[in-house]
Amino acid sequence: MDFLKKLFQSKPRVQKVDIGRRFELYGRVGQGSMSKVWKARDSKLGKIVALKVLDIDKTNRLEARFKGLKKPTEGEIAITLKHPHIVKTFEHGVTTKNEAYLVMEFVEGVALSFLISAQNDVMKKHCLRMTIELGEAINYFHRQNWIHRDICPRNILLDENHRIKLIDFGLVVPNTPHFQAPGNRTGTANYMAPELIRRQRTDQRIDIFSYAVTCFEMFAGQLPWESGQTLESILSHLNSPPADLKTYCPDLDDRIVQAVMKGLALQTNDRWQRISEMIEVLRSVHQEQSAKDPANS
Ligand SMILES: Nc1ncnc2c1ncn2[C@@H]1O[C@H](COP(=O)(O)OP(=O)(O)OP(=O)(O)O)[C@@H](O)[C@H]1O
Repeated sequence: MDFLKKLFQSKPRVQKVDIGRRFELYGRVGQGSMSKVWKARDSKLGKIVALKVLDIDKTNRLEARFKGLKKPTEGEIAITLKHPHIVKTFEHGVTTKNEAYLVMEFVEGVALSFLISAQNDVMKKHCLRMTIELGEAINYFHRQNWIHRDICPRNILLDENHRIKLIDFGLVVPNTPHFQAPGNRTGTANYMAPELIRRQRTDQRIDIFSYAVTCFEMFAGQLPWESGQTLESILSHLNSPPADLKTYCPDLDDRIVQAVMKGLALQTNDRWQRISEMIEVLRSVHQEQSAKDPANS
């Protein structure tokens, strides 16, 4: 009887995928810290895809932090996400070498970090629209009750039409009390909210902070605080107020400046409480500007 119970309780067997047989690998497109990503032709789906194969040891170390909490895997989360500004995941599973893999739409374009350092015409012309698209992606994500925990320009791609695609769900956790409890610092140092660096309780407002740092950088080409090498140095300058966006961008609409600066509030209660409130401000300015100058949207 017990044997039968166990048999039916066990997870269904997963068909493991032989990467070499199924995919023609064209070349590595990115060196993530947790994975390898290739541009590849998928013989099963019959198209070009991005294939992400996760490092076993690093993934196990990360998942060990959440032992007993039933945290969904990156693949399980990614496959549920359906939004025009979030990269599409077609499939996830395990390779014959026991590595977790994701098959995604291939985004032909550049990372936002590249455009920020270039500060070229595309960036200047479409900056507001891009901040709104990114905000909408995060808003969707929050409505699905997740915390991303690594919003930063490295994890945002722009496709060939300069449309935002949010990638990388490796650090995502559910927005529930267990996962909000004080714990490890994860994410990208210069974009981390003070409460995360201080190992206090965290919630979706850490993504709002990281989003505001990203928006500041998109408009100004600079971070709101001096870039730090260590979390301790970042924490020490987080005790001082951020630079004023207006000083870098004197012509930027005041409502945008105020919206971004409120997202950077060091105290969670002074920050936007929901990302939808922040993007509403950006969207109304954008609508006004597009009505005046349709070419600049
Ligand atoms: N769908 C995609 N289309 C095109 N390029 C992609 C795609 N997904 C990822 N990449 C490229 O691969 C790089 C690494 O991807 P990703 O950030 O998901 O990996 P990671 O190991 O979790 O990285 P890290 O933890 O260092 O941020 C990206 O910076 C990007 O250049």
